[in-house]
Amino acid sequence: MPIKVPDLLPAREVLSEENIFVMDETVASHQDIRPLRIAIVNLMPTKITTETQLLRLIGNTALQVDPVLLHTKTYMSKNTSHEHLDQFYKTFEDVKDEKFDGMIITGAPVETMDFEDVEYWDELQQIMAWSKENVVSTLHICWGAQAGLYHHYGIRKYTMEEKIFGVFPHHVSKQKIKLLRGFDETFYVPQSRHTEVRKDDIIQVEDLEILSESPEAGIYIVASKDGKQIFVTGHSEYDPLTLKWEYDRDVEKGMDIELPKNYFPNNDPSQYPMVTWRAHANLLFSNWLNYYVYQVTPYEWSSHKKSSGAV
Ligand SMILES: CC(=O)SCCNC(=O)CCNC(=O)[C@H](O)C(C)(C)COP(=O)(O)OP(=O)(O)OC[C@H]1O[C@@H](n2cnc3c(N)ncnc32)[C@H](O)[C@@H]1OP(=O)(O)O
Ligand SMILES: N[C@@H](CCO)C(=O)O
Repeated sequence: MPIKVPDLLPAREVLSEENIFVMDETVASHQDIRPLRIAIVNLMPTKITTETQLLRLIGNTALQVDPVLLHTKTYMSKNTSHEHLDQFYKTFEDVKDEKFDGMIITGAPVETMDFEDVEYWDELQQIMAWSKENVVSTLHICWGAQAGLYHHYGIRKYTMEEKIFGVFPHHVSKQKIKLLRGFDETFYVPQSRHTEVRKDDIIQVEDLEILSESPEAGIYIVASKDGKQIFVTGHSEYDPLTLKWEYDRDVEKGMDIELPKNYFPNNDPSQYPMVTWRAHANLLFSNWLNYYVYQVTPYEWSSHKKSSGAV
């Protein structure tokens, strides 16, 4: 949350220079509070695991959040029960006349397919086009990020020779960005994918900024300059045991899979994994919710957008 300081206090300028969010009294006195409506487009087969992971992170802020879970209408998940979907999920069709403060589009295990071969691709494209007018900021995760970069900017994904699998050191590539406020210079993120987006393609697009990268895992966070679209290639939301679960699954299938890097103490899969990414996962989601959603969303959708007051 921002600190509210008198407009003329000297600390205001110093903290603002440090990228600390300082709100002046004038803006603070006009700020209203209401629950944030966040749509979660859950494309994962393991929907219950993913919704729990995401809710854990968006629940860890001072803001009240009203999540709306969405699944696709044009593709019915085989691994999540119909009862669960009927009870807790809606489809885009149900909500397309509504406005949302934020939206999260998850990953999906379809990264080795062409986008156009994914059964719900047309529906997802409709959702992404609609989000530009009806959502304040959308956070795209893993395949969701590749899909968003492709749909909005024509950026393609490339298959890698080896799966990027493990927990990798990442760094902040651009200073004084609200999304990365409070981040350490080096921080850790789980990555688990067979494909990548490339820096050479992203830097061609004037509207995009690369916010974070990893020497080993490549591009991590890209954002549109207006903050309406955030693309995150890693899985900061993963639980301590998610990579172990993926590893065990693939070993059981007889696949030739390497141990996840920087994960098991002494690379010993019988030991409990080292969790080195949780703090930054929480910070990423709370920064997004605060600076890209709450501070910029209108109190009433019919009114003009209020200024963030962020400095
Ligand atoms: C790159 C990223 O975004 S990483 C995020 C993805 N990671 C994960 O999903 C990890 C968890 N998932 C898994 O481990 C596996 O998908 C499992 C174990 C749940 C199921 O695997 P399999 O038994 O091989 O299932 P199968 O090959 O039939 O389909 C797997 C999923 O791929 C997706 N999929 C496959 N083909 C298509 C298609 N043509 N169109 C759309 N989705 C498809 C679906 O999501 C499907 O699961 P769902 O029907 O429950 O939604
Ligand atoms: N994280 C995924 C990658 C596949 O898209 C998995 O290992 O299931």
